[in-house]
Amino acid sequence: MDSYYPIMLNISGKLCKVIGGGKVAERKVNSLLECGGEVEVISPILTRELEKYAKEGVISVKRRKYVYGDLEGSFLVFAATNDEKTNEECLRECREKDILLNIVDKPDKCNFIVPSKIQRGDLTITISTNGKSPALSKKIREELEALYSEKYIEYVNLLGEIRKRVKMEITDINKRRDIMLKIINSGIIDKYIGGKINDLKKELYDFYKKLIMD
Ligand SMILES: C[C@@]1(CC(=O)O)c2cc3[nH]c(cc4nc(cc5[nH]c(cc(n2)[C@H]1CCC(=O)O)[C@@](C)(CC(=O)O)[C@@H]5CCC(=O)O)C(CC(=O)O)=C4CCC(=O)O)c(CCC(=O)O)c3CC(=O)O
Ligand SMILES: NC(=O)C1=CN([C@@H]2O[C@H](COP(=O)(O)OP(=O)(O)OC[C@H]3O[C@@H](n4cnc5c(N)ncnc54)[C@H](O)[C@@H]3O)[C@@H](O)[C@H]2O)C=CC1
Repeated sequence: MDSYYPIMLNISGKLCKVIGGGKVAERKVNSLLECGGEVEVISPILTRELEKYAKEGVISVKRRKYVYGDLEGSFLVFAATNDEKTNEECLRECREKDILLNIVDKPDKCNFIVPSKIQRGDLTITISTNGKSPALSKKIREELEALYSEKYIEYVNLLGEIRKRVKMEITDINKRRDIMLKIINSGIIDKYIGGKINDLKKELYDFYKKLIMD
């Protein structure tokens, strides 16, 4: 099979349906809520956490088995039941209606799969093995989580600010690229993480000012 094409999807306010209410469905629901999806779960039984979401009105629920037609109007769907036949029926409906579908037990039939994810503010790091080993994706996520700490939230915000300024102040695109690379390779973030400097913003801006004076 060809490799999956990785993209970042905007699901904010979009109707996302999850068929099944078990542990795997719960994980997928959480990932949808984190990104602002409007979630509906269709399942006779729900996990405790999904029950809580339903009670709080965080998700809507149809407390019954899937029937053809349930997926109408969905932006994307997770078929996350433990019943192969139901998951196959979801596949048929999604194919007919051109809806994005992930089937949790049939990677080769999905038109998208979910990677492991690290979120640090605007920094997103995702890992996938094309479905070969989700456990490896998880292990690599845990390793990278230690490397890219919460401090990257502030760092990426500051880089965004500085980049805006560079775009305004420097007209030559090659010079702009050179400046951004020098900032990123300056070692400032490592010093900040190592506790050798306290004011990340000041260090980055001072470094930038020095660069444009040279
Ligand atoms: C294809 C894919 C479809 C999809 O779900 O999108 C898929 C499929 C399957 N996973 C299975 C099992 C496990 N999945 C996990 C965990 C995760 N699975 C996730 C994604 C994906 N899983 C997609 C490919 C991702 C990639 O490309 O690497 C993660 C990354 C994201 C998420 O789910 O949100 C999340 C980790 C999140 C994190 O913590 O970072 C664990 C580990 C654990 O539970 O501790 C196990 C048990 C150990 C193992 O089997 O590896 C089985 C059953 C196999 C069987 O029957 O034995 C199938 C079905 C099959 O393969 O047939
Ligand atoms: N993609 C992934 O990351 C993983 C996938 N899996 C696969 O995912 C499947 C589900 O795993 P779990 O969540 O642990 O199962 P589970 O047994 O905890 O939950 C199954 C859920 O499906 C619901 N369900 C069953 N028939 C239904 C129907 N006709 N309509 C609507 N809902 C229905 C049940 O009410 C229950 O809530 C497993 O069969 C396994 O093959 C397992 C681990 C990880």
